[in-house]
Amino acid sequence: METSAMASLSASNHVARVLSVANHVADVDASSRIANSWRRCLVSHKLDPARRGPPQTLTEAEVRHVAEPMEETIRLLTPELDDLARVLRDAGYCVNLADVNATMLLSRLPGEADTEIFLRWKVYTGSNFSEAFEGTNGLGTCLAEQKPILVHRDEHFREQWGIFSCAVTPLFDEAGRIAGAVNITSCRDDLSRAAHQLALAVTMEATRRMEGAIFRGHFRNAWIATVPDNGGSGLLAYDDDHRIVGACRSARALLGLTDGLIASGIDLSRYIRFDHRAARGADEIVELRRADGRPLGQGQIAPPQRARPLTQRRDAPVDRFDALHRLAGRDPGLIRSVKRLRSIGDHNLPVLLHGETGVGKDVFARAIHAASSRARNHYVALNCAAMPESLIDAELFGYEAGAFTGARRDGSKGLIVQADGGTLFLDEIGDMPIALQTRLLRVLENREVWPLGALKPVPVDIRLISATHRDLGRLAEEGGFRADLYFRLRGMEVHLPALRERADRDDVIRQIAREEAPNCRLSDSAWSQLAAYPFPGNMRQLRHVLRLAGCTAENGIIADADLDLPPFRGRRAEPDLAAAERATIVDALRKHGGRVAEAARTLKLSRATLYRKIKVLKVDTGPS
Ligand SMILES: Nc1ncnc2c1ncn2[C@@H]1O[C@H](COP(=O)(O)OP(=O)(O)OP(=O)(O)O)[C@@H](O)[C@H]1O
Repeated sequence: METSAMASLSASNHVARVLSVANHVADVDASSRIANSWRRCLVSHKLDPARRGPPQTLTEAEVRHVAEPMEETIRLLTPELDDLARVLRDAGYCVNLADVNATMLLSRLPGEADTEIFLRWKVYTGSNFSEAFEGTNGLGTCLAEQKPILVHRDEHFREQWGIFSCAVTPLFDEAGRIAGAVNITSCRDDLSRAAHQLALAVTMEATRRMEGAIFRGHFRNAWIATVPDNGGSGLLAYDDDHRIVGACRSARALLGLTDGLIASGIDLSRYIRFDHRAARGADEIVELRRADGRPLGQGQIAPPQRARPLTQRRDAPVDRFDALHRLAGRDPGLIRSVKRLRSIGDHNLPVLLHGETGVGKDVFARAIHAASSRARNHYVALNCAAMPESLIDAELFGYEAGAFTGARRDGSKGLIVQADGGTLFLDEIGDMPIALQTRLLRVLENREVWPLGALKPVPVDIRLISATHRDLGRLAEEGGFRADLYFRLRGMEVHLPALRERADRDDVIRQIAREEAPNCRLSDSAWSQLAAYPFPGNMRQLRHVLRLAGCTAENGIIADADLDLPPFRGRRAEPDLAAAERATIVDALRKHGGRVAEAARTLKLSRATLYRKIKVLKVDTGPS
């Protein structure tokens, strides 16, 4: 038989086998994971095993853009990746690091003899091997299942990838979140499955060391305890006050730690105990015990990589930017914004936050304050939409004793002076009356404030962070906002995406579920409902929905019926947004028998904000 005819016969055999296994007709020679993946490719991704063609490949500039959020991770793990490539080079392996979407970000090709074939098939930096495009393959399937996997030759879904064998391990970041995968691929046809299995074990070990490097790099200013765990080890980071500030994936699983517990600064002794005096030197070995005294084995304690002891306040995070990084999660746009904020450093640049209601503008502003050298001074917030014009004036600029009828006898300093040395946060700045905009502009330009009735100005040094849900640029163009103030406010503009727009929205849902309903798990269909709902009220609404679900769930399982998701049509349509917000408020008022103060507490709004929203949205507060 001609070679090409033999090739096409073997191709059609492969396709027939994939189809029969995927369609449950036969189950020969395919591990259940491979068979399940073939089914996913056929049923969910609607792929054709016979289709040929190269993978989708990004340009160099696109790779740089995609790799940007992982820059620090890549820097920390490159030495280990290079070592792995050296060890596997003679066996003809190409070694790659990919991001969570299965795009190769870093490739180490083997010797010349094998390299040509990788180049021909575009198995290199920039190529995407997600299961949804390329079918069952090491990278895509490992990331789909978040488990190490070996995909040997004809176990690939698409016949054309049958010349390769890949072994891939997921890579988890310092918070136990999936960050990408480490892939090794060989095109040698004399490579046995057993030899390949061995190479997978080597890769898993190297990936564990990479995760260790990422963890140690991230928590370089904390103490790090290595805790024995089923032949492996888990890592825990804690501060000088013995409060846990981080835990890797296996330490979380071993000790039952969650993001919420870690964020609350829980004490190390609630999980492990050891003699802290014996652990003051570098990499000391200590005997570890659980909180109830049961032995845990030997652990190792590494001190912080800093020149002198921490002199931080009890409530200060190890890295000043930790809170901002946590808020940014894995959303590339937010990660870029936090990076820019880091590069601005302590320059007193005003920041304008833009985003829908409930996306976390206030929380983000507080985190910017905490990350600045002003953190020890006041953070003062004012919601401009929640106050009548006359009160904003007095609240912001202050007044002298007896400046007007009804003024306090000893006058008022005003919020701007209170924020001296710290940060002033002006929420809903778009609602600030024009006359006050002029006064605010003068404060920013002259760095002094004239309280009402004062004879001389008071010098002030504030950092201004303002926030709005409106398009302030357009408002300024249309004359509804002073253009000069607008440009003054937006030293740097940060867009906080709506929850439905966040690239890491599933992570956010999981994290908030852990915090709001810590003893519950979501049923599959409840999860699907949450994942599909557009959340017009964003983080705030998600928190309330999950808090309520945590209370009504039976047997620790949140079912569909526990999710209070009012119908919401349209994505950004303002009237629908208002309708959904209105529904949330009506609901909260109903639950609290119309008591505004209690409803405001549940909705995490100030009473004034809730009153304003009730007025604007025309909510009926009368007896129902
Ligand atoms: N990244 C986040 N992860 C988890 N929860 C968050 C996050 N950001 C905000 N939240 C929660 O969402 C709620 C609303 O946050 P915040 O008040 O800062 O929103 P906002 O944008 O200022 O809202 P509004 O515009 O209505 O004043 C708070 O309960 C906050 O804890």
